[in-house]
Amino acid sequence: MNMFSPNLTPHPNPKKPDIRLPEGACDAHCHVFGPGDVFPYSTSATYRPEDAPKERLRALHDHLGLSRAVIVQASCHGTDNAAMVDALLASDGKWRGIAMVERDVTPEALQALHDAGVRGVRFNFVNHLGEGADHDAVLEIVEKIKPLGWHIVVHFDAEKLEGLAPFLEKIDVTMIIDHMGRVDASKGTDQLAFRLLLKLMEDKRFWVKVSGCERVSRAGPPFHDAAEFARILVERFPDRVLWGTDWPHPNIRANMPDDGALVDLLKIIAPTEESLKTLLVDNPTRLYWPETL
Ligand SMILES: O=C(O)/C=C(\C=C(/O)C(=O)O)C(=O)O
Repeated sequence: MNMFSPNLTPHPNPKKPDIRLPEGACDAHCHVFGPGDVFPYSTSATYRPEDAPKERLRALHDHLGLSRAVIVQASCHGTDNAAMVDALLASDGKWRGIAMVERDVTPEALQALHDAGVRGVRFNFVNHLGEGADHDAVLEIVEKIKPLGWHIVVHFDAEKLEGLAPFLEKIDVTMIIDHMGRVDASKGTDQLAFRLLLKLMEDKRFWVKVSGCERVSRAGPPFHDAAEFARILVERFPDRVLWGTDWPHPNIRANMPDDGALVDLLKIIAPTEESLKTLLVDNPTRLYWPETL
């Protein structure tokens, strides 16, 4: 990946969603990037995004009707979580975080991240983001985060799932799969990767994010081909799904989504008031704000 290949700019003027989201609705997968002069990007990153600071994310959420969020560390900042932590500290507890950490991360550093609002660690196994996480390192980090009650988030290319599943099944913490396992919508819901995902989801350690319709779709906007995969996952596993905008949509090379239109897809993905509240409010609360239950 040419790190200077132009990423598309996030949609400058997203529509107001057609639907009013339930109180406490959470964007469970989004990012803050930079500003780069305050929070430098990783020199080993495979891409260099434009700045997407916490203030812009806050304004987007106000526009969409989202009041909580999970800020996911992205590889462009590597394991320097400072921009994400800065956003959490400015959120009055309304934002939680998922960090990326080194194998030798100390208990003290993890505790400091926890105190800031971090509740898990992310591992990338996506070709265009560089070398996949070392399995031994993952297992070492899992042992370190257990005392904090954290979970892990795994982000992988669909074709990797068959080889990755046996490794993941050895891990005894909650695991959240990003972007529906990045399946290719054009291969249909009977494709191997989606069947493997459904099978993995039978194990209650696994959750899945029904985010990334713009990444899963091959038909393009309004991404209804991808929304069908999300609808199936919500229908089958209503208590172990999360949704997010994935703003500012790094590495989207075409069809940058209108985030308001992504919210509108929830009419397909979670068509009842109950399923929408479970997806956007109850499930995020159980994972990220259990102290409020
Ligand atoms: O933001 C996402 O979830 C997707 C991408 C980027 C990352 O996950 C990252 O930089 O860590 C991608 O598909 O390039």
